[in-house]
Amino acid sequence: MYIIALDEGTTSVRAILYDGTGKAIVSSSKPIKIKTPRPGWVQQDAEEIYGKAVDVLKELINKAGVAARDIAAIGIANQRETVVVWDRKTGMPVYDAIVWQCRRTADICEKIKAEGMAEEIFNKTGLEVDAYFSATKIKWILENVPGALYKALNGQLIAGTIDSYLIWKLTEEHKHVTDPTNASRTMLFNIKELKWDKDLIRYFDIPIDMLPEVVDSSSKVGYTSVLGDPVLIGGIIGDQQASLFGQCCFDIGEAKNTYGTGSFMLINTGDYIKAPSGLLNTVGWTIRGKATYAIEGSIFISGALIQWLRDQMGILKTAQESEELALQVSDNGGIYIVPAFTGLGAPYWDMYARGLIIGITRGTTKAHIARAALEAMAYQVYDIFDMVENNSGFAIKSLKVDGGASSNNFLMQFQANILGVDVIRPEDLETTARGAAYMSGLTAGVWDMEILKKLNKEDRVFKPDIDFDRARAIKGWRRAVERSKSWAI
Ligand SMILES: Nc1ncnc2c1ncn2[C@@H]1O[C@H](COP(=O)(O)OP(=O)(O)O)[C@@H](O)[C@H]1O
Ligand SMILES: O=P(O)(O)OC[C@H](O)CO
Repeated sequence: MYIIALDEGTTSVRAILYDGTGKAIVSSSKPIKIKTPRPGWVQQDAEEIYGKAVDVLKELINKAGVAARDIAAIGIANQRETVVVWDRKTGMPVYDAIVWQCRRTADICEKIKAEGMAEEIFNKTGLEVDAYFSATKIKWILENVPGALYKALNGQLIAGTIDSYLIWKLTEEHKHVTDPTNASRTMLFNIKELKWDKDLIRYFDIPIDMLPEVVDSSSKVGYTSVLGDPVLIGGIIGDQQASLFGQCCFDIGEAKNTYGTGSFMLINTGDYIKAPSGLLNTVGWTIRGKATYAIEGSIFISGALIQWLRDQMGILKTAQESEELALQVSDNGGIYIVPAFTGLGAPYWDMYARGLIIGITRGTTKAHIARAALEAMAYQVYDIFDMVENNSGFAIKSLKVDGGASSNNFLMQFQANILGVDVIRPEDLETTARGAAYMSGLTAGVWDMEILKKLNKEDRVFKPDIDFDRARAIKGWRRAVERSKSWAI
């Protein structure tokens, strides 16, 4: 029997087929277009996302030469916070999916803070008030798309994160569900009670029956017939929690960081909900009604900085070249880059910070810039690590890494030097998909938690260099961050 992971990320949708030993056998992927109609606005065509999700699923089983009846279950991992509002009868979205990166609701967030709601929201949902999360995006659609509010009040519209929308479309009976990892990113979900919070839903003026039913991350969600015979959808999990699970961070204090477009560090906190100020509490996963919680530090721009140097600045030909360039110089030459392109996320939460490159002299070369960019990706992770170490009571003994940019050896070594702990890279960097596969494999009875721990293989451990002057490096970074803050006010 096989397991399929469907990983719907911000830039692409991928499907991966795993055998019973956890080996990834075949994969298929398609890019998803990103629209930026105004500065700070980010949206996607939800129907394109669904269409391409079905395409990659079909392509996957054709490539592998397997049939739907050979698949024990499909697990879904998805970009989180991104919302769709669609017609309960026809499935037609009333507007594009508003993507997690979109800043259009920054003013709504300011109003929420001015109304003194931030503390109640943090206590109930574990989240900082920021345009990143779903609630203000749903509110924006209802208030700005002609006729949407009227239809929503009449029960014609429903809403959900990408997992909900995909499952509604994939299942014949149009199941309207989500799981607590996705719900915990909406700003409408009480993470202690594991229920939608009626007071917050009322506060945001969202009709409660628009929201999906919340089921366990590992559960028999429904069946899809898009591949022919019905296949069980056995797992739903937000992509960053999926990578925590896929890295088998099952014990308290185990942590992972994903270096993709953005960067997301999650630390397993077991039953505890106690993020230090500036970090988020989030649901890691739920299995048989029991939640495992996590502290999360969300960084908006990570590998996207390398993309920017390549595509917009022309400093790099490829992302990989950043490593060669960084190694051509013995240090950053005093250059620091703060990639606050869309403000700063954790632990600063400054919607008005903007990017900077500082310390430039006549001697600055593109090698220094490339090196400073990679270092910035690591410093941002350090900020979260430091907050957890000093303010949460949890100790992080090592960091598991994944995501496209974790293939960069310079970055990984610098990360180990800055954190002062081992950085562990697995052989398979697609841990998000792996987490979704593991979740649905548990539901289908293919694996149990003990077996899962044996399926992962390490590629390389990066050990901290004891001669590295951490204090000096971090001091420069901190000064640079201070200068980037509140720039766009
Ligand atoms: N060798 C590399 N060094 C640095 N950054 C890299 C490298 N390879 C890829 N990246 C960056 O990683 C990101 C792609 O990672 P991926 O995990 O596929 O992202 P996502 O899932 O967020 O789309 C891109 O932003 C790219 O610039
Ligand atoms: O699409 P990714 O993999 O960059 O992940 C996006 C996150 O889920 C946003 O919170």
